[in-house]
Amino acid sequence: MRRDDTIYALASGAGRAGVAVVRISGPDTRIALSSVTGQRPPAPRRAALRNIQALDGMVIDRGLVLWFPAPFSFTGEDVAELHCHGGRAIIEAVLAALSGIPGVRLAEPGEFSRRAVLNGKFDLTQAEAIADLVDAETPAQRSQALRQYDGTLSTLYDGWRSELSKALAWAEAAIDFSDEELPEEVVAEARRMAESILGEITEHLSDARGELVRDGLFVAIVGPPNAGKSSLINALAGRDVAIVSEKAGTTRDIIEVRLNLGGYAVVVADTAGLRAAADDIEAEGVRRALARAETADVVVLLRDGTDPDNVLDLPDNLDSKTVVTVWNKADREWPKPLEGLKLSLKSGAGLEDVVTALSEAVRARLESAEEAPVLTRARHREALTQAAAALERAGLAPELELYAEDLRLAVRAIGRITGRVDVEDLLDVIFRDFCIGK
Ligand SMILES: Nc1nc2c(ncn2[C@@H]2O[C@H](COP(=O)(O)OP(=O)(O)OP(=O)(O)O)[C@@H](O)[C@H]2O)c(=O)[nH]1
Ligand SMILES: [K+]
Ligand SMILES: [Mg+2]
Repeated sequence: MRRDDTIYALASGAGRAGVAVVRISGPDTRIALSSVTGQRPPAPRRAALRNIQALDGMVIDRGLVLWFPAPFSFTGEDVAELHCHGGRAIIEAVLAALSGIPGVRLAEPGEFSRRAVLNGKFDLTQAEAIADLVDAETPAQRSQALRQYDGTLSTLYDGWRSELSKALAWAEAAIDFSDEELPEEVVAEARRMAESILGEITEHLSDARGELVRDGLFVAIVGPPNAGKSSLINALAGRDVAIVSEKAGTTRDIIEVRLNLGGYAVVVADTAGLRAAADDIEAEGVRRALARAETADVVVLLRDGTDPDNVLDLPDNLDSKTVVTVWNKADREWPKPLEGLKLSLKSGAGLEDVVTALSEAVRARLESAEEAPVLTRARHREALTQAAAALERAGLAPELELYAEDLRLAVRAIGRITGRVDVEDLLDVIFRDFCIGK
């Protein structure tokens, strides 16, 4: 991948649309723009209506053209945008025209954002936020990604990094100069600072809400056989994802559906009914059901109101998570009055209340994720875990040289998150998940 090439790509979605945006970036953008319009570029950052033409002069379309001379552009390079009509033949002809210009080639996935990072337009956490913004399926994901794009994580991580760099500088000064020249308090202050940042990082690491918002929270539906668990997942999904039958023990495998629940992304799982299994396959299903209940963030305990004494063998750790108990089959006669949410999946009565209760449970799990900057990705978690380990070692290191070395490792680990170090190595990993045109 050469950095001095001029690149182009369709920046809008593939397929028929009212408008398609083709983005061009790099040193030959001005030439490319003139070639496909037959005119000089318009005034910077002003839309101008132009013919868009093939290299032989044949008019392809008429559309808006924008010219962003470096450095005031998305990538920091010369950039142009062609807004043409979003027809397949038009897009193909425009892309073909651009590919015919020497030094101009189709962009690799994520290459525009990659150049923006290399040109200091934003850091890696912000580049990741662009990918998250494009992928956001729920309002919570969108607003979390937008906060990250605004630099909340950059500020937090860069802050820690610069404080630790300061502590490191003091420790190094104390090593270089003999004790008479540098007061004892300087080292003590450096140690205090590192310790307090270790505390902040540990707290940040213990909060998984950001990752839950981004990746989705796990909801498990568990209960006795025939309680209506598969009927419930079908009702929540609005389609037949699981087999429903009057035969107890129908569901064996875990069946998952991704849903937007009250604005949050969740993965709902239907599971096998909990009972002493009739055969090996059902026993495996029950084992999987219990394992899922154990790892889920929210558990829906679906029970049969016509058979309320059907006792469940539930995992022990359920009291540590949010459990929503729902009594199903309210359309039939129940042997005794029951406390809790009542539902009839046959008539649909009570379903809305169940959805509300579930949304509330999910929101409660993620509450206040809005305010504090939260950890959003495994990549950040890994680097911060390394930083925390290094700081812990530093705290125990009696010798100043060892102490400084661990601080240096912590600084580097945090720097990798925003891209202050080892940038080139990291870029491949991060931008390979991007699509072309971003
Ligand atoms: N009367 C009545 N029947 C229901 C209701 N909900 C589900 N059923 C019936 O109960 C039976 C079992 O429903 P399923 O959804 O398969 O139950 P399940 O909990 O997934 O069962 P297993 O997978 O075998 O554990 C089916 O015959 C459903 O039609 C309800 O609200 N009222
Ligand atoms: K069943
Ligand atoms: Mg089932």
